[in-house]
Amino acid sequence: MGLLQLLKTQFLCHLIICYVFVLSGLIVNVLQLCTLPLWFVNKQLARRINVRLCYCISSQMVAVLEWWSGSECTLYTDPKSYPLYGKENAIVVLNHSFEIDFLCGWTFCERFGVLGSSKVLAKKELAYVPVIGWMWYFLEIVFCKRKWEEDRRTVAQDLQNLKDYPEKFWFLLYCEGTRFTPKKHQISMKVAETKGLAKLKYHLLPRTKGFWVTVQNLRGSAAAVYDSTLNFRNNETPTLLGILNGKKYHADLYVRRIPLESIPEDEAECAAWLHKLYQEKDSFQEQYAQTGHYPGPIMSPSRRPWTLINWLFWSCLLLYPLGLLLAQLISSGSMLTILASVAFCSAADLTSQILSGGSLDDWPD
Ligand SMILES: CC/C=C\C/C=C\C/C=C\C/C=C\C/C=C\C/C=C\CCC(=O)SCCNC(=O)CCNC(=O)[C@H](O)C(C)(C)COP(=O)(O)OP(=O)(O)OC[C@H]1O[C@@H](n2cnc3c(N)ncnc32)[C@H](O)[C@@H]1OP(=O)(O)O
Ligand SMILES: CCCCCCCCCCCCCCCC(=O)OC[C@@H](O)COP(=O)(O)O
Repeated sequence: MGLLQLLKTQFLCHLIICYVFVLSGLIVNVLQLCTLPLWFVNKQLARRINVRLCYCISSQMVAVLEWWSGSECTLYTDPKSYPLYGKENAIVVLNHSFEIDFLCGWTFCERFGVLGSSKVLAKKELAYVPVIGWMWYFLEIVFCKRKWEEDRRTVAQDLQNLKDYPEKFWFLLYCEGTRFTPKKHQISMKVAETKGLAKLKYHLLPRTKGFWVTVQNLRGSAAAVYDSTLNFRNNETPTLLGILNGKKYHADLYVRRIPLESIPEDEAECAAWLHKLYQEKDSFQEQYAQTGHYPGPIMSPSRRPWTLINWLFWSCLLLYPLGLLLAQLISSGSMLTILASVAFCSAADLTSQILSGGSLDDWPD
């Protein structure tokens, strides 16, 4: 292991990265709060400002993936569809099998210029996560309680609100509704069996209601569904902690652009269409498992410097006062200050372990 690689595994480095992320995130959250009065005067301007503020936060995580860990993301797609990515609103349907699949999604958002504005149908619990959840509130992220009776009205309304959104966005849908585990797979295949549906090997049975309500309410504002299938080379199961430790992964993403007009309007037909789509996605994963690549040519966009520039900006801004504070601490020798610093470091350590240890999925529903 080289010196730089060893440095990347050090807790102190992780502490510094998390300190910059959390503090800059909280500053951005406060700035977002300040845009509230503007909503009543000029809503579109307030939205545009929030898109840029959100970029400041999410691009830090993308920078850790792209520049710190040096991970690579390869895109397999049709060259005719490629020029449209980032130029139109789209609904992205992605498999949910990895802890960092959202981060790879964000990386493609960044490379196609829609990172600040992109959205997801997320579980309600995530709205309470400091920094990310609070940022999402101002980004008009659509939250669901995963109780259809309650969600059908709120999700439809929130999607309708996006009709006049002033920036291009991708709306991510994890139709499986939860991350793949062998146990969840077993249960969902029992449901497939009772419903007379074909079994899937690499996916959970998709939940169709969220997809149908999204397609119906974004008709006219989204142009297409981007059917996206993600996997990692060498059978890796990447984690956020791995990324933070500087481990390099290689993601492969296969994207098919499907015009929204070709998706049935009727709920039952739309559900059947989605089940068929997941059977196709399953066959792509099978091909990947057998051959190590997806169908279609490689059209990879390369990383841009903006995530690194944003990260360096916040690091310089926030590490300078931290350095001053530490110098003061050492020169003062006060017991109280030293104890407070140790408490701060322990809290930061705990936060970083919770956030990067993949335990977000285990938060109570
Ligand atoms: C060019 C590059 C292209 C792409 C780049 C890729 C991506 C970039 C894009 C954007 C990035 C933006 C942001 C990303 C950032 C972060 C994301 C992070 C986290 C978010 C993750 C989540 O929170 S996932 C969880 C929340 N989301 C969902 O659940 C969505 C899917 N769910 C639904 O759609 C549901 O239908 C629902 C939530 C709307 C309602 O749920 P509910 O349970 O109430 O109803 P259902 O209809 O689903 O359930 C009842 C029916 O389901 C049957 N059933 C029962 N058990 C099961 C089972 N185990 N599996 C399947 N089905 C089951 C049951 O029988 C009922 O069936 P009926 O026939 O009777 O209806
Ligand atoms: C810059 C470095 C930053 C360091 C670490 C910060 C970590 C912040 C991570 C916030 C990302 C939020 C996305 C969480 C993904 C997630 O939680 O998905 C939930 C789904 O699976 C479904 O969950 P469930 O069905 O309940 O198991």
